[in-house]
Amino acid sequence: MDKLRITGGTRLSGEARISGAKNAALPILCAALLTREPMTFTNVPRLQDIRTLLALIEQMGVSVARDEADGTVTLDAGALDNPVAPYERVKTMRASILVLGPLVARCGEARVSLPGGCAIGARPVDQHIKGLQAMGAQISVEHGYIHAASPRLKGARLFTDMVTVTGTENLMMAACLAEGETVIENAAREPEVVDLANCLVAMGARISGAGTDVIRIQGVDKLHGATHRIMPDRIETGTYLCAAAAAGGDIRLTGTSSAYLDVVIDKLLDAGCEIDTERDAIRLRAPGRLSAVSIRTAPYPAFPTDMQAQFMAINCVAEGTAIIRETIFENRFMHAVELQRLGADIRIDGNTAVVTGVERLEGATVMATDLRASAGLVIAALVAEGETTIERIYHLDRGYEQLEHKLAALGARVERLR
Ligand SMILES: CC(=O)N[C@H]1[C@@H](OP(=O)(O)OP(=O)(O)OC[C@H]2O[C@@H](n3ccc(=O)[nH]c3=O)[C@H](O)[C@@H]2O)O[C@H](CO)[C@@H](O)[C@@H]1O
Ligand SMILES: C=C(OP(=O)(O)O)C(=O)O
Repeated sequence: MDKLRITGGTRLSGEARISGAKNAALPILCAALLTREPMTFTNVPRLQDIRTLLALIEQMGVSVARDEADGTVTLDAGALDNPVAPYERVKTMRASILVLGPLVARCGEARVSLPGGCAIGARPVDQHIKGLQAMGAQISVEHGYIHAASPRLKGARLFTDMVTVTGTENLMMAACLAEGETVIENAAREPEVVDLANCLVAMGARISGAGTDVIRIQGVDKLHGATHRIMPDRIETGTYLCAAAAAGGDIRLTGTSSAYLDVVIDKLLDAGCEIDTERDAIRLRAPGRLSAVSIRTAPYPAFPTDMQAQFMAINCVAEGTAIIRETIFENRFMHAVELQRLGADIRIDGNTAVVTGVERLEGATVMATDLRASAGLVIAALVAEGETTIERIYHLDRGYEQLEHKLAALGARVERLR
């Protein structure tokens, strides 16, 4: 299993290019299942999660062509004949559930393994199922598989119990081919939902309200092929901003935008960073020492849970005490124990962490427990004195394209041990 060895204490400087967003690319690639015509996607990140999803849909009978060098993927679901997502593939990636809506809408049936619980929480998919049932799908869950069938879904008024990102995406995709109008209330407003809606509209879908909490979809008989460019990854962007904030330095991130990062940038300004935004680049200059910043995670446009671990890391070395509240996932503090191994002062009480900044962290061996927890450990390792070895970095490979190369280009001392 690969590990990452980081020698801390180097300031970061220079430029790094941000990749396409994992959490936009995953649903958008699934949208290709909704049409018989070829779809072309650009700016698709080279990530393990993307490879997993492409392998999953390829075994359904979809033809997959990929140019890893330029990030283009062409999918042709004209011959899709196996609307099944087997456990072996779903278990490594929860976002596989995003094939459910498109498959039942286009094929009239689907058999999709229930994604298991994962490190950050139980993450059930009851809202996805409830929404499809309200649209007329017959659904049973047997032997760990969701069986869904419906000759044609019917538009309906849907209301999810909580804001769910992939739930909104699944139901929005299904509704595109349903008969009549679907209204999704309490919809997720995440920018990735909007990017998906833009792709669906380019395919001929009739959607309004994406980006608000009420999305209306007028079903159409069929969708056609289109080309879509995946939006930049706002979480990858935020992660590099945090890395430079913590390690010190002056970096410029290109191929990205501050448009969806208001709350993250606001917190970094509060922490004492200087930030300049351009149309498609962001520059950050770190202060001598960061000030502690408290955060509370909540659905967009509030502070993203996918940036919580990175902010815990920067608070570990900031001046003062920060309160971190995690309101989305019930078990998303596993990085705290690992950060303590580096010398951090963190107290956990339920969904609240109290982080008091220390003057210095010290390198140690730590274990990555999930994707963003790993990112938090990388940030702490960049600051820690001496060497830190991060084990189980397959979590990082799920969501960060060429992490060690991008960090090395910014001057970090980092190497992958195979
Ligand atoms: C591929 C992708 O886009 N992943 C993101 C997506 O995950 P994902 O879409 O899985 O997360 P959700 O927005 O669905 O989860 C929000 C909360 O709702 C709960 N819930 C959700 C659905 C459901 O049917 N029942 C239920 O109880 C979840 O357990 C969680 O507590 O949004 C999360 C919250 O911003 C991010 O951390 C993930 O990076
Ligand atoms: C939790 C995440 O991803 P996923 O929903 O794919 O597990 C994430 O991107 O931080």
